[in-house]
Parts: sequence; C-alpha cells; structure tokens
Amino acid sequence: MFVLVNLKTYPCDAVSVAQAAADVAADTDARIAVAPQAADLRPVAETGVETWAQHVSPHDHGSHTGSTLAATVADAGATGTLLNHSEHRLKLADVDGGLRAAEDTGLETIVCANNPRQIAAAATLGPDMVAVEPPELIGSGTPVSRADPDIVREAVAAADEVNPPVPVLCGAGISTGDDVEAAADLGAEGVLLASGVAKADDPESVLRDLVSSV
Ligand SMILES: O=C[C@H](O)COP(=O)(O)O
Repeated sequence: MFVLVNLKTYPCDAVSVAQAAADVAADTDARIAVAPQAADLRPVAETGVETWAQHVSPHDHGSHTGSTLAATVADAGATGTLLNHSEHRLKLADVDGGLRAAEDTGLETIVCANNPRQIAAAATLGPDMVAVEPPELIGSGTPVSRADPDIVREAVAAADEVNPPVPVLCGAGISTGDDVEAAADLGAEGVLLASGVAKADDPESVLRDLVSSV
C-alpha cells in the first residue's frame, strides 16, 4: 500500500512531518510520500522522504504568472504530483496538459476524482494512479473505506474497465492502520490522506499506525 500524506496548507511543520515519514518508511519498508506546499518541496525532499507536488500547471516556461511548472517541482526534488485534487479542480484540458507536462519531466502522477464515473475518465487519460475521494468526507475524520466502501469498490472496477494497470488510491478521513487495511480489502492500492497526520500532535505515531498493516 502506498501512503501519500498531503499537507495541503495546514499549519504544520512540513520538514518535521517529512522527517517522521522518512524515518517510518526506513524502519518499515512501507512506501510513504509527503506532498507539501510548493515552497516547501526542497527542504522536504532534503529529508530523504519521497516527495510529491500538490499540483503542476500544464504550461512550460514563459508568461504564466502564478503557475507551478513540472520542471521546477522536479528540480526541487519532487518525484510525483497530484492533479485535480478536490480542492484544486481543473478543466479536463488542464488535467491532460498537466499529465503530459509531468510525464515529460519524469514525474509520477495521480489524478484525483470525486466518484467512480470521474475515476473512469481520469484513468482514460493514462496517469500512473488515480485517487477517489468523496468531497463530503474530506477532513471529516470518517474514513471513506468504512463510511462508503462501495465508492472504493466501484472506483476500482471503473478504473479496471478502462485502463487495467492503473492502481486506485482512496482518500478522505483515513487516519489509522485499520482504515488502511479496510481500503486494501476493497481493492485500493494506496491511501491519500491529510488531516489525520497534518493535524496530529504526534505525526510519527500516526504514521507508524497507518503502515502497521501494510
Ligand atoms: O488529499 C487528501 C485528502 O483530501 C484527504 O484529506 P483528509 O485525510 O483530511 O480527509
């Protein structure tokens, strides 16, 4: 199971969470990655943790104020990027363009989607992975793998129908090892989570519990 911790814009110490994730990954052989804000990519990557961007733009160098280029995040140490997170929705053309920009730079990609229909559309674009997250459960503390298991099962089936090699992650409310185990039982190959780690008093102990069943 792949555990991807999206720090969003939570007021946590990104480097400290990254160091905890690097330590837990080294101790357990679990695959754990951290996605900080763009400005924190380099110091997070310097901890040695697998580092992902939260978003990249479809553009190349030029007159694109406010954009985050795939080449720039890769240069800062990112090895993958999220696209189309529920909190950063994109036009279809920009999901496709972001994917192509990431691929050209050698970044791994996850396209996020709200439901199985969108997962099918996302998988058709050929990302490395897709992630299903019901928006109403994001940040709720109620894990999707228990609150809405059918959405995970149906997302796995939808991705399998259009692009069988593409792994499906699930996210929203995941915060314990039991939640991760439940996600795996539903066919997910990873979890995308945020508040359970970013808002924790002791992120390292949460991370150790998360990967305890992996
Ligand atoms: O990117 C992460 C997801 O939006 C899940 O967030 P959450 O773990 O706070 O529910």
